[in-house]
Amino acid sequence: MSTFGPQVEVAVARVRAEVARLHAELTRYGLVVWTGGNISGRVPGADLFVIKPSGISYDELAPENMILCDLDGNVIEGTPGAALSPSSDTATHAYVYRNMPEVGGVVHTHSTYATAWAARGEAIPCVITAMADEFGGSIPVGPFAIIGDDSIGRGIVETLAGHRSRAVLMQNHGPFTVGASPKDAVKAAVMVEDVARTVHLAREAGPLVPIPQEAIDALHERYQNVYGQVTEPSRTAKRPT
Ligand SMILES: O=C(CO)[C@@H](O)[C@@H](O)COP(=O)(O)O
Repeated sequence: MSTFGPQVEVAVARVRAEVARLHAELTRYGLVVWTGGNISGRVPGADLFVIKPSGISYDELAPENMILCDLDGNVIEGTPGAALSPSSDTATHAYVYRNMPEVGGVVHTHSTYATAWAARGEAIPCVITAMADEFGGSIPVGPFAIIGDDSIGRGIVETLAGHRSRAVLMQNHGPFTVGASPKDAVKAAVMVEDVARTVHLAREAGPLVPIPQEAIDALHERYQNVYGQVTEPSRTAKRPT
């Protein structure tokens, strides 16, 4: 039996449903093969997050087999899904939530083009307006780190500190994205793959043309503060830059 109050229980149920549902977006946008990616979501109002179980087919993911963890990555025993092993990236997601309080969602994939940049250890330069809009500049590379402990999380947090980008390419591994909500982090995962592909193809065909810094700043400011609807969570919960 769980020991949370009714408000937290409602919030946990919402996040379970959202995180389970959002995994379908990873397959919809072709960001994963087999089970090579994961999404988590912070539970508002509690030191908890929800993450998927390890190695389970996306078709089988459901609110009741999502796994509830504390911010140290410990599974909350006695809750639905607790009998399953959590995602192998649980320690990474937990580290991000502990150290980036503004983050409400984390996504990891091995999407092809973004991972190809990661395999070269090369940042994606900001040469298209969509990158300026969404990421406010280049997409940085984080250090090579082995899965299983805090190393990847530390690399993500240190690389994103003082950076506008909500995506980091962990060297030799793949992209991790953060957002104000799980959906916001999924959007960044979709966008990072799109821009990784476009910039790769552009460079194959000829030299890249940089965008002046003032234009990048103006594009980012507009997209983050004017584009879309005012109710977007990414508008109301900004990352400090
Ligand atoms: O990157 C890796 C393994 O290298 C993992 O993120 C990926 O295989 C997904 O693992 P999980 O099914 O979430 O445990």
